[in-house]
Amino acid sequence: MEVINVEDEVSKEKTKKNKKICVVGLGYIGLPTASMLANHGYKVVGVDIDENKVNAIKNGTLQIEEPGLMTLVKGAINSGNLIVKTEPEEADIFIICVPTPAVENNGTKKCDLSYVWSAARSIKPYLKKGNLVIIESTIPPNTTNKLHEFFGEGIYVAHCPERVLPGRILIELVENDRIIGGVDKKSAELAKEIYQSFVDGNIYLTDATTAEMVKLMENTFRDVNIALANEFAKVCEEIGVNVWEAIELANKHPRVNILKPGPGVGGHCISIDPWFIVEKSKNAKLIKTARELNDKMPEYVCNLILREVEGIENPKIAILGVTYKGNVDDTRESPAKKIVAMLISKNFTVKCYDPHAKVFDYELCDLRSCIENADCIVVLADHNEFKDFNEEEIKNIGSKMRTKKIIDTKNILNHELWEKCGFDVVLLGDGKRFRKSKL
Ligand SMILES: NC(=O)c1ccc[n+]([C@@H]2O[C@H](COP(=O)([O-])OP(=O)(O)OC[C@H]3O[C@@H](n4cnc5c(N)ncnc54)[C@H](O)[C@@H]3O)[C@@H](O)[C@H]2O)c1
Ligand SMILES: CC(=O)N[C@@H]1[C@@H](OP(=O)(O)OP(=O)(O)OC[C@H]2O[C@@H](n3ccc(=O)[nH]c3=O)[C@H](O)[C@@H]2O)O[C@H](CO)[C@@H](O)[C@@H]1O
Repeated sequence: MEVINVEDEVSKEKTKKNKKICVVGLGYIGLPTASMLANHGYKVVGVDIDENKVNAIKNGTLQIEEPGLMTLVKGAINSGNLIVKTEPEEADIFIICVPTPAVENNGTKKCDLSYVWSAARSIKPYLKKGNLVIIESTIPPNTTNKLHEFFGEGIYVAHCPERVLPGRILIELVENDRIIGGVDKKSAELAKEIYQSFVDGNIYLTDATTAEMVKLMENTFRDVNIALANEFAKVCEEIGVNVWEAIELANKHPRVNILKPGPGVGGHCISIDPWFIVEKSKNAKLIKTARELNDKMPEYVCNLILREVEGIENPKIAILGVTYKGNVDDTRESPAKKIVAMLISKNFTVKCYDPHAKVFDYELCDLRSCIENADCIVVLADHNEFKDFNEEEIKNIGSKMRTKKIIDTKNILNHELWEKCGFDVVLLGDGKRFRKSKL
């Protein structure tokens, strides 16, 4: 039987933890990752070019809302293991977590890799032979190999795509399985050592391009399936069926799991990552169609609003929820942006209220100013606060409106209660509304 020398193991663990890690980009992904590593004993230097962000982290006033993050960051800073600054410095391991948005590309979209390359250039002067660079940012296939060429011989490089779900980042950071793609076997193994320190899930090793593709396939799978749900919503409205009821019943089949329709797909991931496949392949036809279908949902919702306020002079629309989904503060690629822009272009008065969002392209106001004299409320994000409105609150909202109408694009409201309070409730995808014989 193999005898384990406990002292040896402890000292190996110590050597590992003596490694210094520089995390580049301290946003939704970089900050939790840097803090997690620091709380697990690594010396971590967190770097962000945004000085305001760095100062906010130092002062313990985070700009990101995520359950448990404040405690994790404070723990990391107070332990002395996490320092934050605006410039990289020498380290053993570098982790790149900068944005990868999509930009227009001859009628479609492609990945804007400028942040990744600028992060790569910023760390290059500090790289020494034997260092490991990990790319966590979501990137198109073959990007890691190009970065490896740029960093030069003797530098290990791996892609470790991040898979956490906003709203559950700290749980999933630990529990999710991870895929690590190395430019060679040693790179993947070195990266695995780092993630093993805090990941409870399995860690699977592969090559870098496969790892890049795996990440894009995961989000594309979801995008295509949401597109199907959105298409079902449109079809059901057309033929007089309530899509939500139909989906619930279809999902009673043991091998069917249809997702939910909605006002569109937003966020920094699902609404952009499938484009990184489209830019690389002429065969990505279904993927492109799904992306376009989801991108057109805001227009569909806008037309629904126009129909519901037809005949009302100078309609005022109250938007509830401008984030890309419920219970998060992120408004990147949010369907609400497009819907508000379209309504404004029709000369409608539009007011927006969101209990989570801090930053939005349009002015945010409190609930009262949002609904005052409004002709139609449109719910665009499934925040708990909206689900929880009680009878008294609904009556109060109704008493301040000009027309008591509400459009629920996420099917989160207690429709009977709103109707009891005098509201005309319109549900996205509910074709039964227009059918005389409802069961
Ligand atoms: N947000 C998510 O839920 C999520 C989940 C999985 C993967 N991802 C991927 O992770 C990456 C980062 O996403 P995010 O949501 O954390 O973005 P983010 O915008 O929240 O954070 C990125 C940070 O990088 C900083 N930055 C930009 N260029 C820099 C540079 N050259 N040097 C240092 N800092 C720089 C920005 O100031 C910003 O604070 C993206 O590729 C995204 O697709 C995101
Ligand atoms: C494969 C996967 O799970 N990936 C996750 C995803 O995180 P996300 O927060 O972007 O994902 P969602 O919660 O799906 O939201 C996206 C948009 O789709 C709308 N939506 C959702 C479900 C539905 O049935 N109908 C809808 O209309 C929703 O409102 C919102 O606008 O990408 C991250 C980064 O890569 C991953 O790390 C993370 O694992």
